[in-house]
Amino acid sequence: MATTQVELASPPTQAPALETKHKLDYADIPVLDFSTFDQPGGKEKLAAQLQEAVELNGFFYIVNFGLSQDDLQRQWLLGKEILQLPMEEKMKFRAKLEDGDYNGYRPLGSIEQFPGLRDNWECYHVFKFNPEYQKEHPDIVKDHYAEIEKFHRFVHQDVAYKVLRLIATVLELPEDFMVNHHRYESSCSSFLRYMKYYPRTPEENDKYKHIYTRGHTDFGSVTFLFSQPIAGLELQERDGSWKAVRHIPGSIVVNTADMLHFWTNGYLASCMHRVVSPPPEQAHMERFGLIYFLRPNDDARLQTVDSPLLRRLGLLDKKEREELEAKRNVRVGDWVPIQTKKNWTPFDQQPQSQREFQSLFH
Ligand SMILES: O=C(O)CCC(=O)C(=O)O
Ligand SMILES: [Fe+2]
Repeated sequence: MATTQVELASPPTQAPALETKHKLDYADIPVLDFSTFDQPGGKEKLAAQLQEAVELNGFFYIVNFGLSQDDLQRQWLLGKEILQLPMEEKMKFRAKLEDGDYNGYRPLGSIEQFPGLRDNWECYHVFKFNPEYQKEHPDIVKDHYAEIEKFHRFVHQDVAYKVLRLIATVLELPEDFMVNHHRYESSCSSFLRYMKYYPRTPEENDKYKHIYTRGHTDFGSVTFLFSQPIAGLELQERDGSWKAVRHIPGSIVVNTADMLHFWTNGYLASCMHRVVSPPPEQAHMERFGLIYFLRPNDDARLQTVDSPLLRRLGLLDKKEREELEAKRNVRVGDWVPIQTKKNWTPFDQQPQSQREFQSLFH
């Protein structure tokens, strides 16, 4: 059995790394307090905040979403333990990346970031706990399977469903419209990612232009990134400038992604974002990530939804809609592997701009 250096059954004692004191140029991102969700008028207020967020950059924070610091810390520690397994052990569980399948281990250096230069991150992905996604896992995952399932389901069925209900409210659609396209029990490639970036030397950082992950859009519907103290995440404002995303302890940084962009004909923004090397006092540190990527049911299609709001905004314009429908009459289940496989192509064939990321034919 894999050795567990941190006994996850006991309360975590490890102090989290401190937020950077470095003065970064931070983006303005609304904070949604989910403890108000079920209060009178709470949902409406949160929907208004979400609307403000999507009209800015499509990024917002959620706080008080119902998981304790201890729940979160255990997930961080688990991710650390999984990714510190020996490489040959992790490789036994490698995802079938060439088939566009992300379920399992995604090795360090899988992406050619610049010509001849590979990325500095690795991750372990856990798909949904439905029978069709079950596979072999390292002992450390198996030993904590019930706990991971609880976390996974909570993020999807509690946190994400709430966000989807707010999105439906903004679009003036029936409250469960979006939830029905993202049912946990249906087939879809939503997954939990435990991630680790390895620090680079100052010389390497210069060579890589300080890029840990190049600018990209996420291709699911919504991304839930558990905030962590090592800086580096940046979003691109509509004027093209890059702004840092501040760490808010205990929050989730949420961004709407390509599928919602398609469904709303661009109203729900899929914002370009990237990861750069952390500021000097954090540059030598490993940077861990805990992210839930939400994706719609495989059978969903990418056409614009008939929302009263979009109609009023002229985003259901007939000519445009017909053209889009023809282009986007593709199943999500077919689209996801195509997008996943783009990651493994040589540098000069990879999408660069937002348009290229979202192109069905790139
Ligand atoms: O690590 C981060 O802060 C962001 C990662 C990211 O954007 C992604 O994995 O899609
Ligand atoms: Fe991303």
